[in-house]
Amino acid sequence: MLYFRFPFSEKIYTTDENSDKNPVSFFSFDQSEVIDFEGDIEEITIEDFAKQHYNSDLLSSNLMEFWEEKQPKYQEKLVEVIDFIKINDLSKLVISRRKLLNFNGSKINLSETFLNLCEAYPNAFVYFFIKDGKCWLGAFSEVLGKFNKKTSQFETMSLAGTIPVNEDWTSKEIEEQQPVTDFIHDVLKEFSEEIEQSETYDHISGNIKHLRTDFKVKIKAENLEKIISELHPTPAVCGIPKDFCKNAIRQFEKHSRNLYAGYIRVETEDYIQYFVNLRCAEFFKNAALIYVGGGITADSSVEKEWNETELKAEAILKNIAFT
Ligand SMILES: C=C(O[C@@H]1C=C(C(=O)O)C=C[C@H]1O)C(=O)O
Repeated sequence: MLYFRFPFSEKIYTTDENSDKNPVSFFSFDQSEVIDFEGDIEEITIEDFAKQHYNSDLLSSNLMEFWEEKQPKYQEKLVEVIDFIKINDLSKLVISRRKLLNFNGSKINLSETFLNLCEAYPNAFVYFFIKDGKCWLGAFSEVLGKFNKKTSQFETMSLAGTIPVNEDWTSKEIEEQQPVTDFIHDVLKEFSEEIEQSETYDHISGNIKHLRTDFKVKIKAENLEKIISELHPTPAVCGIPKDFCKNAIRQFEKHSRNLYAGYIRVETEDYIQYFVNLRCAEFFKNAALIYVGGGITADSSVEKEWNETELKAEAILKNIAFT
């Protein structure tokens, strides 16, 4: 089963599993895994949703012998990553880790956690699914693509750079977001002669903010999936050159990213939307793994990068409802 809520909406939707249509699909970061949800999208009232009482003890698998990357080890690795960035003259490389939340014998109310996330992040795409023994929840507002089927308008955004909401931008964040903007612009110009690009502005997400630039273009419907496959993974979650950075990520991260930093495709009557799957966690019977990362540059401070991942983990952690 799957439940989700669109940005700036109050409505919760599910898929009825009554046909072989796939209106919602989750793509893993490396695109080796796709999880499809079948049927038609239908609305469910908050009351009906809340009655379902999904708790973590319903989940079938336990997380076994998990080795968590703690602050000293993570920072040591980031020192190596910064050297690698300098040697290879990269503008940025996005590195992630998994933060462990051990339930210590308690249970999590997953339904309430989903509702808490909906309330805390009105601008986010929020989801919760349990399928084939897997359970994921996530809430974030980064859009990889929004295609209007009637007008063929395609929108996307460059979102990167992270600081606490009450701090001021430095050149580090500005230089971290610019390659994302340039990359997106370069991809879009292959598909459209006219690119509408906004000013760069603040995008607030809970306790932190990011730099954001919006893009609008007219495209041919038949190019949509090609554009998405060229955009993903953008340097907001990977780096450039794309394939070189994907390999570097595989080398530095000892875990699989699974669905983290992948994307979610949602098709409705009027739109096909693609949401970047960040601020997300995989839930087990006894624990959860929260996936968090950040763009590393030659100017990164390893301690600040650690703190950034801690702040990003808070997005999920502070909305978890214990029973
Ligand atoms: C990689 C993540 O977030 C992405 C990376 C950001 C950054 O490096 O500053 C900011 C927003 C997201 O595009 C994450 O949340 O794990």
